[in-house]
Amino acid sequence: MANPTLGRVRVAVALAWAAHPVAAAGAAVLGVLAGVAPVATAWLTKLVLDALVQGAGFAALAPLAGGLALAGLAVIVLPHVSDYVEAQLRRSLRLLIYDRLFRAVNRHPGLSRFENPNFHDTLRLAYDSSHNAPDRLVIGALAIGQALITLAGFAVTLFAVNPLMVAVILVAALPSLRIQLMLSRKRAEVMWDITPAMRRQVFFGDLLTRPEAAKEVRLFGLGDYLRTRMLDEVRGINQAERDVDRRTLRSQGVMALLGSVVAAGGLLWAILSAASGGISVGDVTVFVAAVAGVQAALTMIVSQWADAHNALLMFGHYTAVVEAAPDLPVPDEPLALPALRDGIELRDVWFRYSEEHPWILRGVDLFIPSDRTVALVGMNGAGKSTLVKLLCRMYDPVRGQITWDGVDLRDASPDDLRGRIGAVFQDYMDYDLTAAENIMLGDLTVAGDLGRVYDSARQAGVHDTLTALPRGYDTMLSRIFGDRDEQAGVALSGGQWQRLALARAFMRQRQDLLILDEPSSGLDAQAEHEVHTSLRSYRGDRTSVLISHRLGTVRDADLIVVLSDGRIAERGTHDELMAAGGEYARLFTLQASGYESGSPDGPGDDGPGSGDDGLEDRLRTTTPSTRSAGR
Ligand SMILES: Nc1ncnc2c1ncn2[C@@H]1O[C@H](COP(=O)(O)OP(=O)(O)OP(=O)(O)O)[C@@H](O)[C@H]1O
Repeated sequence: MANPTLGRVRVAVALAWAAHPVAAAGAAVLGVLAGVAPVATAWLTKLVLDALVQGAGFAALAPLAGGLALAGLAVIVLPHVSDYVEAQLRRSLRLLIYDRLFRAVNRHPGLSRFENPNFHDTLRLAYDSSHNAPDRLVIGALAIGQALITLAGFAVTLFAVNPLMVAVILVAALPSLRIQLMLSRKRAEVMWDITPAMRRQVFFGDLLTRPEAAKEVRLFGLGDYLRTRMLDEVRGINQAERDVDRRTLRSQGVMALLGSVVAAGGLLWAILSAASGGISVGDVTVFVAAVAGVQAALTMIVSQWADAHNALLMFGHYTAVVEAAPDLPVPDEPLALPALRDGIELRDVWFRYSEEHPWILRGVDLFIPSDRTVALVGMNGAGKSTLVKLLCRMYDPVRGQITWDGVDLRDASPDDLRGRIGAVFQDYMDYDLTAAENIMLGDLTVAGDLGRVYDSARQAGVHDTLTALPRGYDTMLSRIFGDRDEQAGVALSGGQWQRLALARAFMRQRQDLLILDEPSSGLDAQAEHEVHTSLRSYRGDRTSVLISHRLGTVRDADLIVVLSDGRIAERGTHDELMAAGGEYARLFTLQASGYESGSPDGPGDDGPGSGDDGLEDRLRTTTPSTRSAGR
């Protein structure tokens, strides 16, 4: 079996090479030079001193002094050049890694990964570690290479003076390596453990600053509560980090003590040997430099090794994201999805979000004929939005199948399928972009076609609103971003945002299936009427699936399907369902009576006269004009 550590090293080195070959090669060469320079300095110092003691002349000393000056220059200049080249490499790596990471994220055609906390933890660590893990690894490897060269040079020097000392220093360094590796593993584990807390900390911090949340935070007085929750998370994170830091301090203290004892012993031996004439004064200087050099090189190797080891463990999260299989199986040779001619069929479809969750759809059989409108109605949580998510193949049914003119959606490419669908979801997005961009996103293949953008906005009844904005369609629709040279962006109302979402869906003019999940829930009565008239003409003879709790807006659908408890409880046209006198008829009558009677009791489930009589009395006596105006 392939070694995962080696595999990650290969991936990281290949990434560095792909990101910036010149900077990667330059960093390697500079690393070698920086490794050689201190050894050369020490040797040249010894040679100069010995030559001086032996009374050598200018001709012998000049090249040595020149070499020493050059080596000294290299020791001073090389780190700065290395810093520059490594920063260059790091920037190129960051760009490449983000590109690969987010390409990998985009490769998941479904939603399940994005609803999985483990995926978010991995993604967060992949994101954080990809900032620095590969360059920590590559630069760590270079630093180790450089230190190994220094080590080898000094070890040879030291060996010439005192072979035993080499053995003592090397053996003393072994426990340090082991402890550092153990600490790096511990640090990686702690990072994984505290990631959920870090995400929650960001979440609470966001709530305290996001304009969408600011209203409720102020109204309910949540500021201190959220701040305390955020600080609790930070305290937990600090505690975990402090524990590792303490362990590190204890272990490194012991190791540093051991190193000092070894160095002091060596120094004592060198002084005594020189005093008794066993070694020269030059030998003493080179010995002292070599002991310090070997110890520094070993410390560098051990700490860089541990850091690279930790970077490798963290980099595992990046490789996990980049190498993850798509969350839904995508066929190698997908079947073509032709323009819808016959219809979409759900055959005995069962679905639950995971094995721990309850069944949401329990054996749904439904045919959505082409060129017809099917309305889905039912109580909150009945499974209507889930069903449309399956139609878009955001998930696969756990049992049963969904076919498009006989082709199982699993055998088609999700991109093909979505290219044939236009949708407005209940939880549509508000993008902090310009008004034009908010609409263009509906069909990027015609992104430059402003005429299409204006037409879509007209159909959604939002064109006049957008042209009246300070910069028309170029106005930034955001409360947190603005143009550099102007004030903050403009905020739209909820209903205006909803019309914008509709305009986005209208950008796709040739789609075969139109899905509208509560498309007018945020609109005023007049706007709702206009939008539904516009939708009716837009739907024309398109295949549409319409979800709405306002049953008046679905009564002209070709087929109305009532979902209840994950099953289809009733189906038929409005007239058929009303005649059947079932759940649909009950809900429709309830809503209609609420509008007709003008009575506050009308829409309530418990019928007339129910509820808090005292409250009713108070409302009647204190706000009569508001209530009648509200009808
Ligand atoms: N991502 C999810 N993970 C787990 N459960 C979910 C998820 N999304 C929805 N559910 C659950 O599935 C059930 C059906 O939800 P769904 O949104 O499909 O209902 P709905 O009929 O559209 O309701 P509403 O009328 O309120 O919009 C609910 O009980 C909900 O809690």
